[in-house]
Amino acid sequence: MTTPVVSIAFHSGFGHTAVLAEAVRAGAADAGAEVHLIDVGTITEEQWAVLDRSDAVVFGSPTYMGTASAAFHAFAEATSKRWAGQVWRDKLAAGFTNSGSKSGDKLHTLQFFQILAAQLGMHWVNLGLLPGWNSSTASENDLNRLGVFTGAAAQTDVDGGPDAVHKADVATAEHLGRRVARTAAVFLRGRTALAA
Ligand SMILES: Cc1cc2nc3c(=O)[nH]c(=O)nc-3n(C[C@H](O)[C@H](O)[C@H](O)COP(=O)(O)O)c2cc1C
Repeated sequence: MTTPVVSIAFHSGFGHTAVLAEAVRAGAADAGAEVHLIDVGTITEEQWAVLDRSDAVVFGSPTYMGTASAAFHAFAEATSKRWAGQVWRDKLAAGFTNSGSKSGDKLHTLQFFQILAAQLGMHWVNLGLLPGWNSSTASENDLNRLGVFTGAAAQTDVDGGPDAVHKADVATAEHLGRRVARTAAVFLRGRTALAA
């Protein structure tokens, strides 16, 4: 069976979102994918080539001023070179973000990722988890504790370091990585069958 290639294209200004990127990596690797972590702030031509040969690209950024960081936006603009020829068409895409406030308008960051994926002709993979922490018997340690469907959403107190990223958010990001890798494997098998 062909191994799906999953890349995580992320930016993290102060290390918090990097913890989630590592969790997505761990989840995708656990599901059998070849995984590449790519910091878009220092992306090289070799890493662009890795993205070009990936079956799935997971976008990740902190939420800054209600959207992705400037470094991530620079990366998004640079993908326009792939947009013109629809080079990434039919790859899978997914996303994660982290903010200081419980909401912090981070849904907008995930929706920006969705639109980026759509412009590039990619297929969006959502989180695939029911909301947690939304009843009297629920816990803040539930998976998807912030109740977002679009992607993996995390919240880290602004006075905490990267080790303060919530364990439930880390587990939710791992789930997203596993889900993307498994979905990529299904797409790969389908492509192989169609080509036969
Ligand atoms: C320039 C800037 C803008 C920010 N804007 C928001 C925001 O709109 N909403 C929010 O909840 N947190 C906001 N934050 C807090 C960050 O999202 C939060 O500290 C996050 O953990 C940073 O992740 P990082 O360490 O990966 O950069 C902002 C932080 C900075 C530095």
